[in-house]
Amino acid sequence: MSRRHGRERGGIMAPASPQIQCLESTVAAIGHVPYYVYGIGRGGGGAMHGEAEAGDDPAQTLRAIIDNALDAICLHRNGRYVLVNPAYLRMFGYSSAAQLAELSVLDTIAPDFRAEVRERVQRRNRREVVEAEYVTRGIRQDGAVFEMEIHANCYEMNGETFTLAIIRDVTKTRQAEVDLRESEGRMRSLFESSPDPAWIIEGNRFIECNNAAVRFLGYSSKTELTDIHPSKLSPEFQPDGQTSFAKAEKMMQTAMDKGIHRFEWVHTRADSSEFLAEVTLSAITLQGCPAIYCTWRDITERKQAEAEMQLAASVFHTTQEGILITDGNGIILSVNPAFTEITGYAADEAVGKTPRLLKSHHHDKQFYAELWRSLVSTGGWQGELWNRRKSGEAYLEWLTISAIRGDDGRYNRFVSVFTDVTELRRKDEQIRHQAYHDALTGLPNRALLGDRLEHAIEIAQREGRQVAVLFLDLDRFKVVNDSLGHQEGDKLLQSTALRIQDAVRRSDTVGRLGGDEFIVILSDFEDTTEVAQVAEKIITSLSLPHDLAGHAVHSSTSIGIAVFPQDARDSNGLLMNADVAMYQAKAAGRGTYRFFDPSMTQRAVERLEMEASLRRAMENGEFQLFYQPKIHVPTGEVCGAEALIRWRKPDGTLVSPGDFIPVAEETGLIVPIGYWVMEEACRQVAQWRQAGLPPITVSVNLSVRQFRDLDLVDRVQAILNQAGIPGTAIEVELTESAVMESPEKAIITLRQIRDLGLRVSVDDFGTGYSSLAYLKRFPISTIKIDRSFVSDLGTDPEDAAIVQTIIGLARTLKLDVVAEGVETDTQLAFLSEMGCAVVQGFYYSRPVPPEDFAERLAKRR
Ligand SMILES: Nc1nc2c(ncn2[C@@H]2O[C@@H]3COP(=O)(O)O[C@H]4[C@@H](O)[C@H](n5cnc6c(=O)[nH]c(N)nc65)O[C@@H]4COP(=O)(O)O[C@H]3[C@H]2O)c(=O)[nH]1
Repeated sequence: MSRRHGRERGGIMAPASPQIQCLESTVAAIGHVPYYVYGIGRGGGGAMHGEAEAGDDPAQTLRAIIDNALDAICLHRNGRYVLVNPAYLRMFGYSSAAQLAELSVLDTIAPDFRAEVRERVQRRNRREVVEAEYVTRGIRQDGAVFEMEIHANCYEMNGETFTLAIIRDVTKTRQAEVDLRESEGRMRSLFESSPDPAWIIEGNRFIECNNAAVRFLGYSSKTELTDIHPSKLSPEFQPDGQTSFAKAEKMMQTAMDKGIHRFEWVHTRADSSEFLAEVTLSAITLQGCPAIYCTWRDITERKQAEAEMQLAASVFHTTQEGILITDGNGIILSVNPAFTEITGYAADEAVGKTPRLLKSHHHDKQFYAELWRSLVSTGGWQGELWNRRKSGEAYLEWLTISAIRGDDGRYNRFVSVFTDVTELRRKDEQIRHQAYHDALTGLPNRALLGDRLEHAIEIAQREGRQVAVLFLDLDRFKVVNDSLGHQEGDKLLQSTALRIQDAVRRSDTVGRLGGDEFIVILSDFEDTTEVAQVAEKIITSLSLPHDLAGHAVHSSTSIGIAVFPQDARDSNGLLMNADVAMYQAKAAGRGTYRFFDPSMTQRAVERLEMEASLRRAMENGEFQLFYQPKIHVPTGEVCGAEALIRWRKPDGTLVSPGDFIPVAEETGLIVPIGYWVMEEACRQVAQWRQAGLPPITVSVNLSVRQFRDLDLVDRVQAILNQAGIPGTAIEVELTESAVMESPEKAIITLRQIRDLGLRVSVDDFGTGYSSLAYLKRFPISTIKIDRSFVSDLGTDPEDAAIVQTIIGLARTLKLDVVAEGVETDTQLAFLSEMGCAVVQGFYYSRPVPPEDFAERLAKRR
């Protein structure tokens, strides 16, 4: 508080101003007061310093007081100035007392308030009021209005009434009061409307509370709440008198000391339920007295959330599951210790990167695209994923990703929780493997064999193919087992398993039924001879000695074979019949195989023998070519020839191609044989040409297998070059079925062949299923009418019609036509009549050795 304020207050508050009294007595003593201080001159004009009479101490004292008074002082008689002090002149903005000479005190009152003040002055003059204290508005010389407090006293001097007014400018004080009131109002409304409960405590009494407190605690009114004993408001207060409030008092004291104090406190509602609140105590001053402003809020939910957060944090840190959290852009924000444990990446190595850090390349783009699609559309994804550890090792994880949306509705967090299931999966697979595999050899066991066989049968049925079951039984296994012991017996079985596997393709199934019985399932073969070959291969492989306990142990196996669909139509039937066949093999002397169908065994044996003989024939040059002339009927001249292979065995017997070409086809030997034929025919043609024989075209048969050979065109070219003859000297004969096997490919190959100059003839025309559409597109030059149609010409009108149609077709397509197998006059006559100009057949000549053919050709010359 300033000194000035204290004086003012003291002045205002004093019931009777001692200065006034002093002034009164002084004035009374000197008798002519107006002239000794600031006289308003009788003669007027200017401030006059009245002469203080020497040695008059009370007057001097009075003058000093009036001079220095901060309050404006004015003595007037019925409104006319008698005396004013400097503070008065300052207050009303006058520079000298003389300016007031002609004025009334009412001129210093704001116009709106003059009437009221005039009334007051008159009442004083009438002595109705002696002393008055009021607030009114003053007006300065410059017109500025201000609020002033006037303390007026009347005095009687020399029969006249004087008024001494002490005036104070209270504009600021009043404004401060107004401000204070407004501020108090605002504070109160803040207090009342605060959503947080609050109350004011003075001493240890709740003197005020707001509506929120009443509402929160469930009371009906403020008074009900403030009147209640504090022990009802918290279990922390005990209703045992002063001591129970010690804790609260301590809290309040702390707030007083520090200004503010925050702590948690259990509250009790009106219905006796309790809740935890966060209490804030603020030290305030209330009307000069220290008090506490107390607010609190229910923190039960916050506490629960904190507890949950704490729990979540501890789960995050302690769980065995790896956790990875990314932002909406997939940038890793945090990982837990289990993540590091599983992946090998420390948190600071992963944070800031993307989960691609772990990518294993086990999955294609489509997998990840599908994962994201599902994640974005459903907000989650779950499944197995291969990732890679920092060490580079791939691992399988069971992953759950949850997408979390932010306030804007967009995904702003992705939480991935995963477990390493690599080991688990390995064990699963191990268990599954054990369930379906033989523990000793690792081969499929009976159960899996059954499954595989049924599956193979299903496919074979659908595709019209065959399935062969080979039932193997080691010969004399018991002897080995008994003599060398079970351990060595086991080794023999393991070695047998490996050798069987080596003897078959990976796509074939090898299994062990138990004991010394093995099964092989074959489904990729064209002919049962191939099955016999596999059986042979296994028998050969198993006949090689096994190294057991330092001994070279010889073993052999017997194999029984049953084929779907001919031997049985289901897996059990096939296994049973293969078993039966196996006993036949054993009975036949062991170390051999038997088909369930004996004719198959016979055929297989013959085929295998034939194959061996053919190979030998190739090596020994036992093949030779015969030539059958093609005759131009109108002239009877030889116009071409067909080269036909013959096999002259070392014993001189001649084997016809019908007996060995099919085996050569099946075994693939037809390819080298075919090229030999081509070479030989070209060589022969070249020789005849050199010998000056008429140049004819020699046709050569091309087998299906050879037609498929990718080197065909190059090799034909090379052979022509080597023989030094033009392509036009050779014609290739292909069966309908060879070209129709893959028509589009055939068109390309045939075009390449034609581009070499060769003619192309379709053999056996009419026996297959040539598409006319293709026939038109094939670059062929000749159609050969099959012998089967020619043979019945003259007897079967249908064949005649067919032949007629083929000839007509050839004419339409502008192709040459050759009829083969012409044996009789009738056939020739028919063909001639129908317009077939070139024929081939026994009627003219059988296929003959080259020398005989050359002779015939020479005759033409
Ligand atoms: N009954 C009778 N038969 C006649 C008559 N005129 C010709 N033949 C026979 O009919 C067959 C014609 O040959 P193909 O239809 O190409 O039928 C050929 C051909 O498909 C195949 N072949 C022959 N040589 C070769 C060759 O070098 N390569 C290939 N891939 N197959 C060949 O063997 C099949 C049989 O050849 P071949 O035994 O030489 O039998 C020849 C021939 O001797 C006749 O008036 N009456």
